[in-house]
Amino acid sequence: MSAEVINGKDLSYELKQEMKEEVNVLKHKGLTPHLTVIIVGDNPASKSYVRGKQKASDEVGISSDVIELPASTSEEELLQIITELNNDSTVHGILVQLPLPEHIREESVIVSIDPSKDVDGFHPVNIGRMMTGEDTFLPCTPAGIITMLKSKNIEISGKHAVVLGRSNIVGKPVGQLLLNENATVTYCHSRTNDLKAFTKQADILVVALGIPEMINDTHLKEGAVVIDVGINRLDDGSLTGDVDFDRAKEVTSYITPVPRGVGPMTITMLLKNTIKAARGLSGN
Ligand SMILES: Nc1nc(=O)c2c([nH]1)NC[C@@H]1CN(c3ccc(C(=O)N[C@@H](CCC(=O)O)C(=O)O)cc3)C=[N+]21
Repeated sequence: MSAEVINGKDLSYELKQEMKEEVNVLKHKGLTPHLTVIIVGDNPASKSYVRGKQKASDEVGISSDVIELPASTSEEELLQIITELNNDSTVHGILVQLPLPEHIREESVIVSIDPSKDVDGFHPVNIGRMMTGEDTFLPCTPAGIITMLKSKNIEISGKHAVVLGRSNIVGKPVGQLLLNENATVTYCHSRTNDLKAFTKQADILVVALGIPEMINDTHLKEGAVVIDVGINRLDDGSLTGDVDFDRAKEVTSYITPVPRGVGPMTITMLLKNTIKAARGLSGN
């Protein structure tokens, strides 16, 4: 079997064309969606992701600004800035780039964001709404994965979805969204015994482990759908996923590449959430 590649960059391009029109309609009503990104410290990878978010916002007509804070910023100072943004009706979406410096507690920052502006979908209120299947801001990477599957009309209902990884931002929520779509979901992680026994059963395998090219053809069932969430920078500067793409694609029916897979979809879902946030506030 030779796999069909699900290109997240091309799908993002299509979705952005649609969003551009939606934003235009809102602008004609006098509403320009606005995203504020906060970045603390100068992690080069974080800076490059934030540039990607700004560029994509520009492309669809969302206005954005970035608040750059020194690594020495205290938690109290950061929370004060978030409070001001919560109270600023011209700001529809607030995103605090992760990871944060060690001395700032991530959980206290996340809960300080007004859930109606939480375009990352990380606030416990929004996680709760996602679990009960209510309309809310879905976390961007998991929402991007579901959108990729749906774009190819891949059946989720009744399938065995195996999720490798249990982070709060990818593994746990993607399993929940797959469950909401009526998949049978298994979570595996670093303490799982006999990983292969599980991956071999997967109709849909989501790999979010953070280990370069850890998964290959020997882990897979013939015809499986493989979603690679890994973004690993190698010594030569190139990017690779958690899946050995060339080997895996020999047995899969669909597979996502790295780069140009899940990464661009994450940003596209952020734009979608920002438009939703702007609409929510104005009642449009
Ligand atoms: N509050 C918060 N929200 C996030 O959504 C968030 C975050 N913090 N911290 C870091 C991670 C990582 N992330 C990526 C987004 C896009 C690509 C992306 O577009 N990648 C391109 C390649 C980009 C390149 O060449 O470096 C691709 O895969 O094709 C990757 C990673 C969002 N994150």
